[in-house]
Amino acid sequence: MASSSSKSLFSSPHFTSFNRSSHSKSPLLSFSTSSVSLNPRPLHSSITSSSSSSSSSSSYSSNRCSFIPLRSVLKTLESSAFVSQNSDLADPTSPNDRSTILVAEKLGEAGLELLRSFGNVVCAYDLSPEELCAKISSCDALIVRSGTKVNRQVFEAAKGRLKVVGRAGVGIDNVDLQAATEFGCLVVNAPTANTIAAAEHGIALLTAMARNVAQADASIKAGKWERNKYVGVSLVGKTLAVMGFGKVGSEVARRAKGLGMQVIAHDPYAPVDRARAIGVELVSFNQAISTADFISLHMPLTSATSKVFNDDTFGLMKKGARLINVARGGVIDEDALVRALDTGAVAQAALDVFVEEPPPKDSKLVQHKNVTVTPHLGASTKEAQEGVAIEIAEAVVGALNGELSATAVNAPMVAPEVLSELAPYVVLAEKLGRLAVQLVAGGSGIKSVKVVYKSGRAPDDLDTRLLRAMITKGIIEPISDSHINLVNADFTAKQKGLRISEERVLVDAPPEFPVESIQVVVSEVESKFASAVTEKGEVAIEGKVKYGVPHLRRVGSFDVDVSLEGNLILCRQVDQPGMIGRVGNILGENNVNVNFMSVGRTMRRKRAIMAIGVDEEPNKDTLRQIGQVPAIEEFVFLNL
Ligand SMILES: NC(=O)C1=CN([C@@H]2O[C@H](COP(=O)(O)OP(=O)(O)OC[C@H]3O[C@@H](n4cnc5c(N)ncnc54)[C@H](O)[C@@H]3O)[C@@H](O)[C@H]2O)C=CC1
Ligand SMILES: O=C(O)C(=O)COP(=O)(O)O
Repeated sequence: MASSSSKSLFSSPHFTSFNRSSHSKSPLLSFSTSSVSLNPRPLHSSITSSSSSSSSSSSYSSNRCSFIPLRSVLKTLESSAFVSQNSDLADPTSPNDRSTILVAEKLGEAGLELLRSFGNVVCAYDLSPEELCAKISSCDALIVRSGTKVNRQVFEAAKGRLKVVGRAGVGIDNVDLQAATEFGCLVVNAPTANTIAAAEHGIALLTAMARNVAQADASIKAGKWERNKYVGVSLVGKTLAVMGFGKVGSEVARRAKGLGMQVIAHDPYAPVDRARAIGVELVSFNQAISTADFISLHMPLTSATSKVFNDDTFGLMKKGARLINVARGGVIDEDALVRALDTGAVAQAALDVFVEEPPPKDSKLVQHKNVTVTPHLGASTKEAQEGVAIEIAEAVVGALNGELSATAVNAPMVAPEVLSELAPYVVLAEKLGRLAVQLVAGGSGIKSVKVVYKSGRAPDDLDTRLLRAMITKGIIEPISDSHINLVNADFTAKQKGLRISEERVLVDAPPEFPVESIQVVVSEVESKFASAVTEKGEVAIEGKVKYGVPHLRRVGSFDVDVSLEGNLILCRQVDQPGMIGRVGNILGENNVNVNFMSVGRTMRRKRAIMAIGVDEEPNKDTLRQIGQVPAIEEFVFLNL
């Protein structure tokens, strides 16, 4: 929870709490104490006065529910570009001026009903790209699943009328978020309602694969009776490795334990206590794949997970391991999987998702005799589709009403004047988040982050919500496929079990600048770079904006002064002459351009930290050479 010096919002009369109720017909965000909608019109008239507080600190606990200062909500709403851009939205109570919602893929009836109670609903499935573009200019909202490409042409064709795109599911890779943001269109998704369906499908594929159900079914329908050919393997006592221990992965683990399997999991960012509660041991990637009989994939597709299952990793697996993929096709190198199946390195695979969907008809992978396939059916149960339909309908209706959406996935909605003042601090906040997550050793997982804002402004005059959102973005985005913004940051942090507390400290600094410095402190973790750990055992970094440019000022107990641009190498070394030259030479010889260097030391000729900004990412060999310089005690490369 919050630091001892922080005052909890639960107890503070200065703040009002709000909860998100995802399956009720109430607004997506409502004040729990006063049931006030966040719709800007009723908000002003309904709020009861709140007493002021002189507290100089506040805290936010994303593990319990979302809390933001009431004043910030008002400010945000008043200044929200989204709200002001949409102030001409159709009034749902006026029958002649109802919003038009195009539903382009099959959606559960309960969701359709909710939409019909609000606006005109047009269901048009299997539209060609041209047909979609032709229809979209008369629509205020569009709802799709994974089968419709909502690309730039769609936003262009909408001619500014389209205000929200709803993705009835988790993955938003079929929506061009950049274009949506550029055209001022909010994108919302439904991240929770299909979790169980996807987990159940993973188990269905696991059991069907182990007993050759699909192959035996095809055989008997072809008039054969091949009892000896389809002898399966048992699950009880076998080890299942769950790769990605998030919403779906943990539900798969729970179910596999019920089948008598030993379950291990790999997820660099999953909280150990969540795994422990289910009786699952979190292990390294190599340990997971080399010890498991069955490997089930549940991680998002990110640059870190793209083709993470390839010739090398198949080579590390226990011979004859079996693979299940209900996540995304792109986490597997499909050609490498065909090779592994041919050699028997992988005995069988069961796949719901493919790099290209639908896969080519002559796909060797799909046609392989040891592969069981389904056409992206993970979310396709009646129950999940009803749940997803309600979740997305509520989100779309809420967005059309101008409410803040907890499942928004694109641009923050802040007035240009607020944004321009905060702009450099926003960049600093995100970079500090990115640095913090990279300094934490993978396995330990980040659960608790404290952010300390030092400012010359009275704490109540500092709206830190955007900064907190950007720190959250910096921490979460490098390790997931979540897209974080002002609206969804707290929601996503809560989903990921990340607790963020904030403390505002009044310092003697010019009040014309909103923030003097920002410190990010991560507790209860191990660091990849021991020097980033303070005497209190916390990973701590501090930055400030200098001449409009974000700078790193402190790492652990060391003062540094480097601009946060490009990439960063941090080295701890014995403080002796020639170090800058030696490391600089290695980088130069390997064609890595150094854009700055700064050395901070604790005591002369004892120990120092060298921060080196580099334009390019050094290759492994260059990093190895730096590591071999005798006076360098430890170093880390950080991607900004
Ligand atoms: N086949 C289908 O119809 C469906 C597929 N999905 C897919 O399943 C996947 C998981 O979905 P959720 O559980 O809802 O998401 P989630 O965000 O709750 O869980 C993903 C987990 O993967 C972990 N992770 C991130 N990088 C990792 C890495 N390099 N190695 C191991 N773990 C890593 C994250 O820490 C997180 O715990 C997503 O790719 C989603 O698109 C989800 C629903 C239906
Ligand atoms: O929710 C997801 O990420 C899914 O993969 C489900 O996709 P679908 O809605 O069934 O097209």
